[in-house]
Amino acid sequence: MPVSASQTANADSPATSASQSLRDRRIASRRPLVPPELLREELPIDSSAAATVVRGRTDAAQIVSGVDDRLLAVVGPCSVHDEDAAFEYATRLAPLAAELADEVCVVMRVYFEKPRTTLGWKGLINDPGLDGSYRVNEGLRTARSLLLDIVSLGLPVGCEFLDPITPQFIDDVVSWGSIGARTAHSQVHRQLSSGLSMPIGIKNAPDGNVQAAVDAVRASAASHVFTGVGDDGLAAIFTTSGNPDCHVVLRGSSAGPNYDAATVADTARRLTEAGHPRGVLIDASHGNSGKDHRKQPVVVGDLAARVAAGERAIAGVMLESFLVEGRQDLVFGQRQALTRGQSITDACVDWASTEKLLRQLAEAVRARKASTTP
Ligand SMILES: O=C[C@H](O)[C@H](O)COP(=O)(O)O
Ligand SMILES: C=C(OP(=O)(O)O)C(=O)O
Repeated sequence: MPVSASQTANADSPATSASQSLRDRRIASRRPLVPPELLREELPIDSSAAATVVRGRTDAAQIVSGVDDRLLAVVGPCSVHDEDAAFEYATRLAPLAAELADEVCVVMRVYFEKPRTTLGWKGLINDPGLDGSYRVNEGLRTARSLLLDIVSLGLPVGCEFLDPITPQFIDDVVSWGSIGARTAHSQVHRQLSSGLSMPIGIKNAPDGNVQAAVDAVRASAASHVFTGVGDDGLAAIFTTSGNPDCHVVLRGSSAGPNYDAATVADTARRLTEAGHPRGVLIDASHGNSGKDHRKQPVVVGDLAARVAAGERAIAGVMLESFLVEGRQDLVFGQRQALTRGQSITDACVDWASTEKLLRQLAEAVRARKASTTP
């Protein structure tokens, strides 16, 4: 009897069993992922929170393009590992952000995904239990819920996007995004930025290569076609229209800082020549402080003096800041031993310093405005 094409593809066919024995040789397990649409339905964004998201996006885009002469400040913990402590931080930051709003647009850094140099805890979405239990659906739910709570305070939030599927679960709540140093060269992340709905800050590469970030801004501004996961959780082919609001974040490198006036001006020139917004953000942490949180105030002090003196290409600052200064090591499975409000990834300045540094930046903007007001 003749055999139809569908019959030849059945599970018992020699071709299928050959394929099965060749595939998934290194997949240890597979679990279902909640569809993005379902999570958004379970944890919806209301109209007042949506207005905060839009305000943050518009402000960030206008500051980076120079239409708005304030500074953008992306401020918060290196990573969120305890949502209650992160929310307490947000309750302190929100009134300060409102008070300084004429000079500084404050966006809270709420990072759930950590790119690791080698190995380590990869963030709250990947492992919300901090114990290697990898309850990813719970991580996504906790992340979305925290973002909604923070935005409901009237405070816009910023996240790093690392996994290309994760944005589907949270991007409607995010006003500013980042592509990190380790992924600035990555085509996958440039494609992702081209379709994201908010301004994206792209870091210079870990070795200090700024052109990698400038190239990423250029690639992200273009349209791309690529595969991803849709609202229903099914794979799909996406065509993006390109993101005109991407910009460079200078974060220093293993060779030292790169927030000096010459590097900022050179980066702004490269961006302008390529037809992109010229505003540059400076990350006061990472390579610019040698990961020593006590040096972040030195970076901010230098930037504030330059802003006050009229330097225009500095569009904003990133601070790694939490309730308690410094950092601590996480021992997997022993979260109860952690000091509340202290980072388990990179070291942060504490709340008192954060408040001082934001006021210093606001003062610098007031001086810059005064010197340019006719
Ligand atoms: O911002 C956080 C860290 O610098 C980044 O995730 C790399 O961390 P690691 O070098 O400790 O892995
Ligand atoms: C990982 C980060 O920074 P970078 O990509 O600059 O190392 C970060 O800002 O959390």
